[in-house]
Amino acid sequence: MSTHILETQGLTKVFKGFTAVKDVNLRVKHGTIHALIGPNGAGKTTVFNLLTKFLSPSAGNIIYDGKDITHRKAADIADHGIVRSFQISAVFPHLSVRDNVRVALQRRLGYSYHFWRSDKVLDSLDERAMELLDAVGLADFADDISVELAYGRKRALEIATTLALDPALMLLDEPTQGMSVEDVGKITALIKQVAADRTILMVEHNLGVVASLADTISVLNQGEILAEGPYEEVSRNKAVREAYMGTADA
Ligand SMILES: Nc1ncnc2c1ncn2[C@@H]1O[C@H](COP(=O)(O)OP(=O)(O)OP(=O)(O)O)[C@@H](O)[C@H]1O
Repeated sequence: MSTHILETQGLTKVFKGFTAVKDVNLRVKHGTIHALIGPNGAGKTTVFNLLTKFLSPSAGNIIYDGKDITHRKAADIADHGIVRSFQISAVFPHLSVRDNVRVALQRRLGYSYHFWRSDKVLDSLDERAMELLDAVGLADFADDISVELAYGRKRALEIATTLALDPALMLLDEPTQGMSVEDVGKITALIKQVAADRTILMVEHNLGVVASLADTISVLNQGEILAEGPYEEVSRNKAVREAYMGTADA
């Protein structure tokens, strides 16, 4: 097994002459929490879209677990253990909390298109669904309709449906965005907990969250990696402070 679960080599994306991601060499170590930060428009979402195949790179390679996956299709990527939360695992708003997790579990088992088929099959997944809901603090809300959950709980449910796919590499897209201070604390603790046996790559604007969670931080600015390392190191970096125009002082 290589030290890095994910590596990009010279990853580049050009949109009609505009280079949004330029020669990015990202190295994400197995079993770590790695954060991708940077000012608005730095290229973070584009990097995520390249990693999950929503976009094709203009140049460069993506290596996952030692294999070149640059030309794999989006659906393939999830089967190989890379799951992006809040997208592939989107929650069905009118299903109950428990049913959402059951559908995700079935997807993992490969018969997602037959989920209406038999109550017995559904029941067999119940135990695992409840374990996952318990893990994200939603056991008491299992029978609630998902759309009616409070915002922080919806995001916890999204994490549960992502975990149901048992990803080796979990990509989290701004997991605390729009949350109350209390929910930010809860989601931070939850991410720490689920990171125990997997690797997490996250885009996150909240530097407090990044500081408390990330083992390694890559700072993107104008499509390029400006600095990389642990929070203490990166937050002292002059170029990083300048790129954030003071917000890195926070
Ligand atoms: N499909 C596209 N066509 C043209 N330009 C694009 C496209 N997608 C992104 N861009 C440009 O690429 C740059 C990087 O955008 P991206 O969304 O990756 O940044 P970001 O770091 O995720 O920003 P934010 O923090 O605001 O979400 C921006 O200047 C954006 O306008």
